[in-house]
Amino acid sequence: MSSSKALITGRDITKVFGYGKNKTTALDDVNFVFHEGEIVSIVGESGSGKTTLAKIIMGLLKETAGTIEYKGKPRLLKNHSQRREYWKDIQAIFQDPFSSFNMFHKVEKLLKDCIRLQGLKLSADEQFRKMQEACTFVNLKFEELYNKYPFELSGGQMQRLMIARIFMLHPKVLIADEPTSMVDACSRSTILDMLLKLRDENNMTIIFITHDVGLAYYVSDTLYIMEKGNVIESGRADEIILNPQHRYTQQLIADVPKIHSAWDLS
Ligand SMILES: Nc1ncnc2c1ncn2[C@@H]1O[C@H](COP(=O)(O)OP(=O)(O)OP(=O)(O)O)[C@@H](O)[C@H]1O
Repeated sequence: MSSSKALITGRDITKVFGYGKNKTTALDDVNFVFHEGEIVSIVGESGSGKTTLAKIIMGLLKETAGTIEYKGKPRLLKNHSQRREYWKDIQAIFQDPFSSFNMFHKVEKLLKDCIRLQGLKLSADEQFRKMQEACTFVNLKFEELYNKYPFELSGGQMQRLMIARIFMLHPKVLIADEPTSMVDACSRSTILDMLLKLRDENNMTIIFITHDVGLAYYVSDTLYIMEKGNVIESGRADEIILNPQHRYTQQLIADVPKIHSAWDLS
């Protein structure tokens, strides 16, 4: 992936929450380079700083120190139009789909908003076809869902709907924070395959946030392993999994249950 263009670069990103006794350093001088079309996983245990990093990349949280470059220039989010431009390119899907949708808007409105966000002027027929196509991509039937509110859908249907929105928006970067947490193993691999297909079709950069190193290995080109606010190891997924250098990474890999060996539950 290093041969493709650098898209987002983070230099010495630090994030401190609180003051004095209540101070938490969630990120401590974190560096990264994500390339066009690359699938990156940020892996670490709970509290290692993954979500904080994702929010800073999204521009939802301000870093305490450090700089982020987007397409080779410092990322500026000072005014409404700079934020609007950036958010056209970067989208996120979160672990909890319930918090991602406006529960008072029906499915049809949620999907129509994607058309509006792109500034497309389409006839009613064209809009219908676009929404139908996006739902078909994620194995949902628009005709059955358009009149429903998000809370009338199952968790898995909502997660699919989130991916349908990504299909319509064509972002350059997708941050996916545990996007398969609410679905069974079978739907999980379908959802991951959908995201991989989107990458192939749009050369999208995908940043997965996960504590599951097995999943990260399955989907990623590159891994960043985080522990206590630091990136302790990064590089090609296969190289890290086959030859982990850091003790913490070795432990994460050792903790992945092996289906054919006996589990010690004592
Ligand atoms: N708004 C906040 N105020 C204070 N501390 C925070 C805040 N957000 C996160 N933290 C702290 O920063 C550290 C990193 O949290 P973060 O949510 O980024 O970890 P994570 O790796 O995403 O964990 P998880 O996998 O459980 O979501 C934790 O110690 C957390 O308690």
